[in-house]
Amino acid sequence: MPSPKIAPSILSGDFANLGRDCQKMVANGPEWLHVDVMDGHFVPNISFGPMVVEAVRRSVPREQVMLDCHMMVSNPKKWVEPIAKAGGDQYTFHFEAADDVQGTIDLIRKHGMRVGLAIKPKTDIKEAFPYINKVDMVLVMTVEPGFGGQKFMPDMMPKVEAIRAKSAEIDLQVDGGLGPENVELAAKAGANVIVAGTSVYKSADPKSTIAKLRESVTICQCHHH
Ligand SMILES: O=C(CO)[C@H](O)[C@H](O)COP(=O)(O)O
Ligand SMILES: [Fe+2]
Repeated sequence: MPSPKIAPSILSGDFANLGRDCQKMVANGPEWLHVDVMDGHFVPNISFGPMVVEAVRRSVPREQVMLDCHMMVSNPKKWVEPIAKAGGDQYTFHFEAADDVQGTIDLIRKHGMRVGLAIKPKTDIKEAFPYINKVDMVLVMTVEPGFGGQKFMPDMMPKVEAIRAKSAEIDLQVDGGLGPENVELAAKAGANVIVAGTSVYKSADPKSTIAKLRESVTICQCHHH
């Protein structure tokens, strides 16, 4: 099983003080920072683009934390080079947005980033099967992408199980509405990478919430064996 990774989503952070906010979050010990890029076209919202990702990178160096870029964009190939130059470590694109999935994977690799493949709630998980051995991570969305603070969809868990059944090694991420109250459902289904926006950022003690999320994944992984 791949190691547990907790990825706070900076979408829930303080955009007016993003650098300091990211440094503060990194001090809480997450493995990754989750960076939600939205283009106002693939999803009905605009967050920020490569210039802001570059600013975030300057605030938290690569040695401190990995930038996990969730690209909710219509033309995923177009932003590979800008995000690589901005300092992204992983580039997760949406299956629904890609007309050339393999070509997009190859382009991301060529730019030295890890590859993630994201699947929206209404997309059949079977679409991801041919690429499981070609990507580093599959992201099973547990909300409709576009906004933080939505309700976790437990009916996505069979999709997580289906991916985990095909690979014990792959990083398997869930994103949307996750917190201490439902992380076990996701971890039992086989998820090891937990994105958490609202639950971590609105917590009175983000550090302990991150630790709690990680602990739940670790315990569920032990029960599997
Ligand atoms: O991709 C996303 C939305 O499209 C966000 O990463 C996600 O919603 C995280 O926020 P929260 O934990 O508040 O749901
Ligand atoms: Fe996300």
